[in-house]
Amino acid sequence: MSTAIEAIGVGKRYGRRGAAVLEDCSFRLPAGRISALVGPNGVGKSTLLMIAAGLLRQSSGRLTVLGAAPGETRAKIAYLAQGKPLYPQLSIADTLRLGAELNPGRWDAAYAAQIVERGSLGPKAKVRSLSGGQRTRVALALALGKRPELLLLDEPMADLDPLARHELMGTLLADAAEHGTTVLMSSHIVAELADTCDHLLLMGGGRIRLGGGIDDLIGAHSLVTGRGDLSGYTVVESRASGRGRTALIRRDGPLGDGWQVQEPSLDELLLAHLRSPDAPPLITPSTTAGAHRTEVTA
Ligand SMILES: Nc1ncnc2c1ncn2[C@@H]1O[C@H](COP(=O)(O)OP(=O)(O)OP(=O)(O)O)[C@@H](O)[C@H]1O
Repeated sequence: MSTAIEAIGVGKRYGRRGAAVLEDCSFRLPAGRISALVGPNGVGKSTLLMIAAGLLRQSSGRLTVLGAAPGETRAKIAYLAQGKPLYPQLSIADTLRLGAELNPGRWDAAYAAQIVERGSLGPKAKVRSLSGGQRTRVALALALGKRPELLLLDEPMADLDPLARHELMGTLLADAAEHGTTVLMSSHIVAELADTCDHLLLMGGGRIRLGGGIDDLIGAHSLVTGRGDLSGYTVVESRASGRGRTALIRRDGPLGDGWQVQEPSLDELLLAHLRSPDAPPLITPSTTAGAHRTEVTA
């Protein structure tokens, strides 16, 4: 399985004396996955996406995108920033024309136009006259029209209505399935991620704390309720409940009697890890940096 992004010991400080935003951040994102990038506000998700997009340089460590330094692969990457920057004075048609000019040889005009049309947007409408969600649609058309191999999206769903979100995420899924596009998108909307993503990177303390296929990560945990001894297990979170306690644990081995065991939902898995920033990290083998590596350039 080829690699879309590989980070090895990546660190980032803004300014010489700034606090470390990323610290020894290591992971591998296999190609073709639709991965959620999750974590609390200010943890460094945008910073990591900008480094992968080649717009910001890490302070230490190595990061490769599609096998090369991010700046060298820019033609194959589309990045959609949080603020969805577009030229307000341009019309939608002009914006898409700009996309064609900036991406010679790659631009899929019919596809970009289709994404815009599905939002009932007229090509003559000026970008400045669009709502936040409509702007997102145009920005996504610009990103997808490039037919990127890697799509980096910073909170793409925040201002979309539920129908538009569903439709555009469906487009992303179909695109990834048909063309093998790798998608890495930051989001706080966990319910939507469960339907869209098959891979997860959870950030905390400047690094990846949970990384892997969502099914594998869920399968590595149990939600247990009852009374008894959990001292032999890795307990991510434990809370008192009416029937003793409820805990999210790693499946380190068989549990004794007295525990009711359930598979956690993605929501339960994420919330438990977000509430327990000191829980030991878990990065599955396919997401471990270096494990599948053949060559890394600086
Ligand atoms: N240009 C900058 N100069 C100095 N500090 C910055 C700069 N950009 C980001 N930071 C700091 O880096 C940290 C990480 O910011 P970043 O935007 O990457 O977080 P995030 O996880 O994307 O947050 P959110 O979920 O709120 O969007 C924050 O503490 C932020 O204040």
